[in-house]
Amino acid sequence: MKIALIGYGRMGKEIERIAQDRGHSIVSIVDENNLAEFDSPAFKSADVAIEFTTPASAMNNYRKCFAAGVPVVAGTTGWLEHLPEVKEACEKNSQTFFYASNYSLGVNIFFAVNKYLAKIMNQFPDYTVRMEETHHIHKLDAPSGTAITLAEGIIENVDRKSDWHLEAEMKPSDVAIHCIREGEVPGIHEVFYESEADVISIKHDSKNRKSLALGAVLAAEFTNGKKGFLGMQDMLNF
Ligand SMILES: NC(=O)C1=CN([C@@H]2O[C@H](COP(=O)(O)OP(=O)(O)OC[C@H]3O[C@@H](n4cnc5c(N)ncnc54)[C@H](OP(=O)(O)O)[C@@H]3O)[C@@H](O)[C@H]2O)C=CC1
Ligand SMILES: O=C(O)C1=N[C@H](C(=O)O)C[C@H](O)C1
Repeated sequence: MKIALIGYGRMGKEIERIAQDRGHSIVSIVDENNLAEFDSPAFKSADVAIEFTTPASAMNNYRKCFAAGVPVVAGTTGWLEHLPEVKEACEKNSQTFFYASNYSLGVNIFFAVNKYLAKIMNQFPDYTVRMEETHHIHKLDAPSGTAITLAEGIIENVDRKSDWHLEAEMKPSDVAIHCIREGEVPGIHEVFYESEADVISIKHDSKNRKSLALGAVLAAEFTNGKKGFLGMQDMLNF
């Protein structure tokens, strides 16, 4: 496939390596310093654009892709207030948009385990539930997109929880999320259920960004010939 990269930071560079290993060509790279690239014939010729930039710039980048008719695989987190606009572009203008808060296979298995555990814990109100996420110091958004997806999986299944909040702001009906920023940590997520008797916890710890980047390239391959709003549940068979 002909791939355009939007964002050439930690993820953009890892994706470039994996895409080339899988036989794809990187035909265009858009970064903060060369936004004119969006108007280039090379960008417009791409089969798909893979976007990992910043929460503040993501939506404008998606608008540029829609204008050029280039399908998008979106990895940036922290922009979800614009989701209705993206979904409308898919429904009304037949755009193609794939989003995952986390492209790693391991985390998507963890999402399924989280929902399964939440279904069980719904029967046991003596347990409180809280979450912790740790990332590198460069991360701009908090909580992480992955933590939000985990919280949504809990809220869907645990009747006594109706929303999530950062720890300092929480009500009893909220899932509390504690965010830690330290060093170069690629990403750790942990969910805790605690009663007077014990603590049950599940944890995912990313060793590096390879699985995240591979997932994004697999998603780009998956979008080929498809229209609409897509996600990991469409690509994975569980
Ligand atoms: N969904 C998932 O699986 C994952 C999501 N992420 C998310 O992806 C995003 C990027 O992460 P990461 O690669 O680590 O971040 P980096 O900071 O390493 O890279 C971001 C890149 O985007 C560039 N950029 C900034 N503004 C623009 C713009 N307006 N247009 C084009 N490019 C721009 C930056 O350029 P410059 O350096 O010049 O400012 C930089 O090269 C984050 O939101 C992160 O949370 C990360 C990992 C996995
Ligand atoms: O910023 C990161 O690095 C990551 N961001 C994603 C998120 O916000 O969940 C995915 C992963 O945890 C790495």
